[in-house]
Amino acid sequence: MKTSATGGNDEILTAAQMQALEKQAMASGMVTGIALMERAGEGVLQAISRQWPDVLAAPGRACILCGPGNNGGDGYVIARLLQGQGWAVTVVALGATDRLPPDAQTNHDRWTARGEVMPWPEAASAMEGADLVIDAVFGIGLTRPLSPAVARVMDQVPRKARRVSVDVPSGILADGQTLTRDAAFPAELAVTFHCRKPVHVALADSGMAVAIADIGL
Ligand SMILES: NC(=O)C1=CN([C@@H]2O[C@H](COP(=O)(O)OP(=O)(O)OC[C@H]3O[C@@H](n4cnc5c(N)ncnc54)[C@H](O)[C@@H]3O)[C@@H](O)[C@H]2O)[C@H](O)CC1
Ligand SMILES: [K+]
Repeated sequence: MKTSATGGNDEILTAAQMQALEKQAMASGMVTGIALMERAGEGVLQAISRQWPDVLAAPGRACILCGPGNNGGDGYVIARLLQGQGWAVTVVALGATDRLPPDAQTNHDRWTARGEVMPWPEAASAMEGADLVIDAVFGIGLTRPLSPAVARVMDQVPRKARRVSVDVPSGILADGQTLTRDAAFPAELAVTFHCRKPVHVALADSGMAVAIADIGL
């Protein structure tokens, strides 16, 4: 699985097109959602290593912010993978964690067999001292502006940590061409899947690093 600045894939798909592509791949039996999610989690870590070769070279402390959908599911995969590499991992969940989408629930449950999940109000303290903060709150399923409770945490992300967004920086619409960056996760790197969405072109133009992880679609 390759990750690179363009991932060798210069296509640009909207969120709806991406969701249709994923649905078609799963319906055809070519791949399962849980396999896609695992590849997504692996792809994020590979992209981090490409962007900052030293960051994952030795274990550190990571805080993973997990949302209520499959973007959060990717976050639970990343938590498990990082812990498996010796990292001290803290996971913070936004919303209930007993009615996630199936693939996210599976990965949540796999994580809770080996680690804690903190409630959202503890996000700021959970991020203190982290070397790496992963934003797995919202991806292409964001449909409305962040609530104040979520936006507040975006402002509290420690700027000395490496800051990585899964798929799309939470708070920014995947199809947005204009960046309303007021309340969004302060990502240094966004790792998207299969190909860029319209927002990634604007993010790259604004100076953010954007990587594409191939998830075999
Ligand atoms: N489909 C797959 O198998 C894969 C998906 N990938 C990852 O999944 C996300 C897309 O997941 P989805 O569940 O569709 O959406 P999100 O997780 O982005 O969030 C949706 C969730 O959040 C609610 N919501 C939307 N806006 C808000 C808001 N402002 N405040 C509160 N809640 C909000 C919405 O109702 C949903 O419940 C994609 O980005 C990938 O990261 C895998 O990577 C590949 C396989
Ligand atoms: K995200």
